[in-house]
Amino acid sequence: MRRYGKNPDEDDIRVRPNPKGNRPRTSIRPKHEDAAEGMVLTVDRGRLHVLVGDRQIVAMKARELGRKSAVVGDRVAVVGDLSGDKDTLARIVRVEKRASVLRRTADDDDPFERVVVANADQLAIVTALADPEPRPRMIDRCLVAAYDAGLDPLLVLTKSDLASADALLETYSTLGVSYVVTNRDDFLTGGVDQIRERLKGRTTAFVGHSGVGKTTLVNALVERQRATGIVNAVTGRGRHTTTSALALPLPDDGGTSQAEGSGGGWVIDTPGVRSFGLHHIDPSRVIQAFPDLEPGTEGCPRGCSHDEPECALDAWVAEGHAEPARLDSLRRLLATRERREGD
Ligand SMILES: Nc1nc2c(ncn2[C@@H]2O[C@H](COP(=O)(O)OP(=O)(O)OP(=O)(O)O)[C@@H](O)[C@H]2O)c(=O)[nH]1
Ligand SMILES: [Zn+2]
Repeated sequence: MRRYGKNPDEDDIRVRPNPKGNRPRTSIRPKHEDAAEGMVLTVDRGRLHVLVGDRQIVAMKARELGRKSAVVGDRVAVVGDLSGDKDTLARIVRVEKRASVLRRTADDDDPFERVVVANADQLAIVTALADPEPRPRMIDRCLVAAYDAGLDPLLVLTKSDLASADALLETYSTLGVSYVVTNRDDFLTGGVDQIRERLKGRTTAFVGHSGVGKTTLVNALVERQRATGIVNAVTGRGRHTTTSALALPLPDDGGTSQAEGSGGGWVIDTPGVRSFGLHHIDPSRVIQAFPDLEPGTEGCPRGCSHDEPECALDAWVAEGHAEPARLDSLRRLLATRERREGD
């Protein structure tokens, strides 16, 4: 980092001899009108793998981006060698505005948050019904992270051949969370269609603890892509051992041209993201996922935790505007911001 000087951002303005005047070079730099648009598929040892059209290229961040990062799911503008040939390196000169960011902190006490995935619109929370036992608090924490980021949560309950989903589904029925239940036979018969239906045309980030069957599921979903070689440059040689997320295109209805724009949707696998630190969570954003309760917070004191005697939500529910169970669920979710042993 030293070679960038004390403040890496200062490096953006480089003054160079210029025959037409003496203005800083940055102001006359072409605006990269010829740049190609792409999407970041994964990051591998500091190199970004970007899908441009149906070609996967390797790129690095241009200096002019300064500290701004590009993460998986980002739409970026790239210049330079876009051939995708071995040992070529393009440059990312722009990161487009993100529709969403999924962040995580390593821990609640850790003030450093990292953007894990950009532009996802759904969060698949993969939980086994047994082996390993489901952990509702972990699910709750993932739900809070999804609501905070503005993503629709999707509960994916695996291994229903080992245990019933009824109890968990009962717990989450109040929240109205979408869900799918899968079992071993789904994979044997290739029948992952019910989940495919939920993923169609969407960008879904998958999270889950080790052993819940996330890899089995993701592999079944993107099987055809591996066969056609789209993502092989990164994944095919078993090289993808980093903790970076990995975006995989889903086939569209015709089963062809799965890469370009991926009308079929995207699966974003997030190895190493098992749960979320909720350090950065803003309760008011979580409450937006409860449109029946949100108007009731108008009478709350400023900065209300919504779990204190002055909270206006108790009266709101007592007046019959919303179900008591909904308020209980909201409070349960907000309470998960306090990390406990075993989270
Ligand atoms: N009984 C049963 N076992 C399953 C099912 N899905 C996956 N498994 C098994 O569960 C184990 C863990 O599956 P993985 O797909 O590796 O789980 P993972 O969540 O990716 O775990 P890591 O690879 O450790 O991150 C494997 O032995 C799978 O064969 C299922 O629906 N039913
Ligand atoms: Zn309140």
